[in-house]
Amino acid sequence: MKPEFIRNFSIIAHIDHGKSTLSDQLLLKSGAITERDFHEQVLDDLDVEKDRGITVKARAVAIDYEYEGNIYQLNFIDTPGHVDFHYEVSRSLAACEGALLVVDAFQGVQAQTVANAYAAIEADLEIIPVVNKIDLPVTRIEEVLEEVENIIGLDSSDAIRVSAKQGIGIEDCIEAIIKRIPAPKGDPEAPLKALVFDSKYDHYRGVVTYVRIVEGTLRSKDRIRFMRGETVHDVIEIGQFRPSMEACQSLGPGQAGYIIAGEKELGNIHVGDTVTLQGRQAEEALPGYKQPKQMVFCGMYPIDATDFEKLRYELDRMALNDASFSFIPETSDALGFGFRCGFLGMLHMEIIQQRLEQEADVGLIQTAPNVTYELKLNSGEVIKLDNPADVPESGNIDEFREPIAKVTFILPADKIGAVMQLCADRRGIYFNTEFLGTDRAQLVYELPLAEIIYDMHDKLKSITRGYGTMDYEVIGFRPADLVKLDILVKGTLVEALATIVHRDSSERRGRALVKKLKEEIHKHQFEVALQAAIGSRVIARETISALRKNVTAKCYGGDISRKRKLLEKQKKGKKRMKQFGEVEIPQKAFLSILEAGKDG
Ligand SMILES: Nc1nc2c(ncn2[C@@H]2O[C@H](COP(=O)(O)OP(=O)(O)OP(=O)(O)O)[C@@H](O)[C@H]2O)c(=O)[nH]1
Repeated sequence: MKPEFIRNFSIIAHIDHGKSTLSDQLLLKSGAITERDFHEQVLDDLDVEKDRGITVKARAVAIDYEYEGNIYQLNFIDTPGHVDFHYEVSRSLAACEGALLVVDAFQGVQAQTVANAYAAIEADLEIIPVVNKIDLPVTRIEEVLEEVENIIGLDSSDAIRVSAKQGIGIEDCIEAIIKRIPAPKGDPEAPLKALVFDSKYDHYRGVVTYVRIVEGTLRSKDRIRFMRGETVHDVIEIGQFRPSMEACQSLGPGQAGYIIAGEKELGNIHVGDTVTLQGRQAEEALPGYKQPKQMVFCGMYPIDATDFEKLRYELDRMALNDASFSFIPETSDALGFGFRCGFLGMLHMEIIQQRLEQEADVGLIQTAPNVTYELKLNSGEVIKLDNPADVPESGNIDEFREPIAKVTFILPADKIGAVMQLCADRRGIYFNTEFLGTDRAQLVYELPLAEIIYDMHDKLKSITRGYGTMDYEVIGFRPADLVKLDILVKGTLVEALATIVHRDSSERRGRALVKKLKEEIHKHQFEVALQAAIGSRVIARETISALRKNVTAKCYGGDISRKRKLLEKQKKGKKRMKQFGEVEIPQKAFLSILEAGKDG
């Protein structure tokens, strides 16, 4: 296909403003899907996406559309809206020439609208503002257009007005894509350069690599070379997503599609790698992508130790499909052999965990998440710290540094005071306030990442009755008076329950944590002391009193089936537990740190 008839674009928006619905409408209008498929949100096909109604992975779909007597191929990439997935967004943008910026006709410009629009401006894309949900009973279309001009600085005079739900304005939208977004450049005769922007594992066909052709032409019988991976393969099939996989004979500059080349090894394909022809190699690889930085870490351990290898296989599979997730093996006294896993943020972590449980059938114990820290030791060496259990003796630490985020809130003006108080309580440093029209404002703060990742979003939503939104970006590390808070269960240190806290809130957090643990750990046949300590100093204590627990005692007489049922029930209850010395610690106890953090 000639590049002049190809358009590559992305759809970007704040969460829930209607990207996925609009994408599905585009598929429907081009005849790629039926009315019935439309109602089932075709593009959000991961189980977690359907469960949560949000987009996690970016998609790349090709549709054909006839316009003024020519067939155009529109390749579009549906992107996730949540802050944790910025990485996916910027990757998608790098494969496009334009973007539809979707804004809800009532909610208007929100924190992620701004963040995503800036990412598109940075990538030098042609941006088409689209006001969606014009069918709503109450809309603020004119104000929303002003917001697009004033906050983002885009000309909104030729913004498109649509209702993705009711199919209004979709043709205008497609016309704008064809007329306003530039065609891709690239020479079809040049040596092949194709950018790997995603990959996934298919049980039957091995690794499926998603590429965008930048230069040259890829044909279905070619012998290809991955420039960074330095592997060579014979192509088995190439094709496009329409939206399901459909084979084709060739892909030229600007086109996005997939390659199946018999690669079975999970770790051999790298997102950001360049594919070229073995017989006619490109001189230089494409620049690729910046490595994403994992900011949140937690331990994942199989409940059944024999599942360790199975868990490693499943984590490998996740990492292949998601370059922003990483893991390394670790061991813990309490939990045995497991993995330390790194994520972009809390939602990212929850989603990986949910996918593991749904797709992998491995029972997991997960430790409470923590952010990554930097330590300057007395020796002058600076180390990264992903696990609170690894904090060295306090005498060896010269400086303890934590990650700091620049946080942008967009909220109703009358809630500024309450949100400022929330930030002050969390060691925030005020930056500035800007009023947007008469009743909304943008507030910027610098906050320690550890203070925002757990529940800042929930708190903001409750203070602003759902109208406030936030976005953040990690800007660096800063020294802080941090200490390691240890937990002792029946006199023994449980490293997997250790956490890093600010000294000023350590006593309050310690008290809240042992109280929470007392609720989560059931009674044993002996007394269990729970202590929180900083170094050798115990700062809080709770005791779980002893109980002689005999669940069958009530079943006098010969009702053997009831007795068996009770024992079965008790056994089930044990499933998500780990034996630590004589004490059983349930999964929920490991997450108490989160709950205690929220209260504190
Ligand atoms: N009334 C109305 N509702 C709409 C319209 N477009 C989307 N919605 C609804 O808005 C909600 C969010 O739509 P999605 O398409 O899932 O939003 P999204 O931006 O893809 O959200 P994420 O994938 O989570 O980032 C859904 O309940 C849609 O039915 C519209 O034009 N009018």
